[in-house]
Amino acid sequence: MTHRIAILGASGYTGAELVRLIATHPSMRIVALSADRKAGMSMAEVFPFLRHLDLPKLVKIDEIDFADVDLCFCALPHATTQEVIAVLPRSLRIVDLSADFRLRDPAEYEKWYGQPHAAVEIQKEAVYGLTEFYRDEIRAARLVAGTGCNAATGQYALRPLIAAGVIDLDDIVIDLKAGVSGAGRSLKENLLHAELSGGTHSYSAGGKHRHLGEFDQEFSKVAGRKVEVQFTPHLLPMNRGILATVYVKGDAKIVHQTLEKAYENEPFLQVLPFGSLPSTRDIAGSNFCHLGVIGDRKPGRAVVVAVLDNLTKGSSGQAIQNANLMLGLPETEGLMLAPVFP
Ligand SMILES: NC(=O)C1=CN([C@@H]2O[C@H](COP(=O)(O)OP(=O)(O)OC[C@H]3O[C@@H](n4cnc5c(N)ncnc54)[C@H](OP(=O)(O)O)[C@@H]3O)[C@@H](O)[C@H]2O)C=CC1
Ligand SMILES: CC(=O)N[C@@H](CCC(=O)OP(=O)(O)O)C(=O)O
Repeated sequence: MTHRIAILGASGYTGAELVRLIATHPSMRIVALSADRKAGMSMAEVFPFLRHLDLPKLVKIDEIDFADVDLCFCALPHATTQEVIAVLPRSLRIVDLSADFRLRDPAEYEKWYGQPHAAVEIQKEAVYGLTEFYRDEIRAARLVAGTGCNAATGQYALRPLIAAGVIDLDDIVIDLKAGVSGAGRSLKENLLHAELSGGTHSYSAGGKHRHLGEFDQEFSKVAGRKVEVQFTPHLLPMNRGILATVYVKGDAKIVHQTLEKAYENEPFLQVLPFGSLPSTRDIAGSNFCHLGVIGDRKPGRAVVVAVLDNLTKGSSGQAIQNANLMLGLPETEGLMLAPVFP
């Protein structure tokens, strides 16, 4: 059976990545694609790399007949998303990639996103989209809220360690490097080549990054008590990829064993041998997350490094993995693409 798919925000980076992946998915067929300023254009005009595909034209959202859609991916900016989803048919299955439905507590949403949530009732039914930890809920969900890409990377490194009680919960530092596609396609001054290439800088430092809302929510839930990590992201002059270096207090060998055990049956989460650390070069364009652990010269301290591609495992690949579960398909269907190397 082929499922009919709509993608809202198809002219953005995650929208294009959804199209790239779904184009070879055996059980999904794209029937509608939306854009805002680029409505009326073809995908080939917006993205020449997709010109070999026979795709519907980009239209405004209100031109889509959702009666002909089985599942909708929503790849729109924050805030816009909650307005759009509020007027879609209540029966439509949705995988949202934005931040609008990730935080359970509306007060936390307001704290991190600076405005009250406008669709609190819908937020209540959303399931957090970190697939490996929410499978059963995702299978039964109508609305799945994809995670932040930085938030996914940090959680893959830490969730099993917090759950197993093998690290000090009050001494966790996430130092993260992110590629520029994570910021989306719209023009921003600090993303101009002249201001980005040849250098790197931190942003949202000092406990201000919005993904701390997700870390707080999820880590505290796993630990059964409040957990607050230190987190500083940095923007790197690369297109895709995230690398998180996570500093923890705990026995490095036990940390490694705990991750290996937790992920031994996870097709997309690959734990490297003890002492090997991963590179963003090995996961580009794929739905894999690689993790490595090494000890420190200071006894009792360990370093965990996690890498993933923000546009695949960090957003669009994760979204398809979740959609597969919602549609009763094999979880890995359409997603076992090898990374692009070099
Ligand atoms: N980039 C990433 O790595 C990740 C992104 N996300 C989230 O996914 C969502 C999409 O991100 P990304 O693809 O990077 O964003 P882009 O900025 O690249 O694309 C945004 C898309 O939304 C459309 N759009 C913008 N404003 C409106 C509007 N008012 N009404 C209807 N459509 C609109 C744009 O259309 P047009 O081009 O015509 O203006 C475009 O198709 C965001 O919420 C983002 O935070 C989540 C995880 C990772
Ligand atoms: C490089 C960069 O700017 N990355 C974005 C994260 C992208 C992401 O995960 O998206 P959401 O905005 O949906 O949370 C950031 O750090 O804000």
